[in-house]
Amino acid sequence: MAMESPSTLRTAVIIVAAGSGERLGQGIPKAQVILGSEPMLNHALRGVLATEVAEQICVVLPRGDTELRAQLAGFDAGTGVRITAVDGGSTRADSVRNALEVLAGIDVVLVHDAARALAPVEVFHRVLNALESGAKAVIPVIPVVDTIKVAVHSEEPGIAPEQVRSTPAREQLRAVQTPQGFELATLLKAHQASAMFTDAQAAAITDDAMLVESQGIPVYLVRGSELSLKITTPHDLLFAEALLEGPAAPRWVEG
Ligand SMILES: Nc1ccn([C@@H]2O[C@H](COP(=O)(O)OP(=O)(O)OP(=O)(O)O)[C@@H](O)[C@H]2O)c(=O)n1
Ligand SMILES: C[C@](O)(CO)[C@H](O)COP(=O)(O)O
Repeated sequence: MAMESPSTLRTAVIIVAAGSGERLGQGIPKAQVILGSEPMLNHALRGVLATEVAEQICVVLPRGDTELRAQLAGFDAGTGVRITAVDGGSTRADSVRNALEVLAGIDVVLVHDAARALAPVEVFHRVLNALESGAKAVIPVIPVVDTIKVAVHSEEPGIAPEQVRSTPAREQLRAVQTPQGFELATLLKAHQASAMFTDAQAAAITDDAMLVESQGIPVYLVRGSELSLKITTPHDLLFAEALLEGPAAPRWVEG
């Protein structure tokens, strides 16, 4: 297949797959959960390989996991892509850091959630194109369709546990997805700086872009996709199963 996003940038993709999947409630690491007929991680890996942009893929797995590690063997056959695995950390940011430590000889890195197993190839290309245009940090987003409220503890818990503090202007809000793309040096520096964070500051970090933002570096937004849902709850899994079987199935899924 011809590459749709020719890039001169040497690119690595980190797939973070070390989460425990508490909210999915299957009692096994989320990346092992079966979607369609195979583990979620396999879909995420196929998606990344279909982009044809990565020369290295580093998969972050639950510490001590042997099942997923065994699955990785054979994925790189004939692709020319080097696939490695590292152990995850206790937070998503720790997991990303573990992968950053083993990357070498590349210009840019795309950090992708295994939980966004159905992210379309085009989204990866949009992120990489913006990096190619000179951005040091790029994230895919979609507009927010719901009205969002900031909630605080209720003054009358007998009525309801929470009440509204404020309503942010919706036109300015975006829902953030992965892959998030960065110049490698920029992301490394941002993660190194976060070593100085307090526990509370570290706990508030939910994506890599936040670390880069805290360095005062512009983070650019490109269009994401409604198909890139983060499979988090049992309902999300049902939606993802339906997507796999329908006309919007990712192009690497054989119909
Ligand atoms: N210590 C962690 C925590 C999360 N992740 C990864 O980060 C992505 C987003 O996390 P999330 O969807 O919240 O996954 P879980 O942490 O598994 O979910 P839960 O909070 O329900 O346990 C997932 O691909 C997950 O595997 C990771 O690699 N290491
Ligand atoms: C990175 C992310 O997917 C962007 O929306 C999200 O922040 C991950 O959050 P989680 O708390 O690890 O689910």
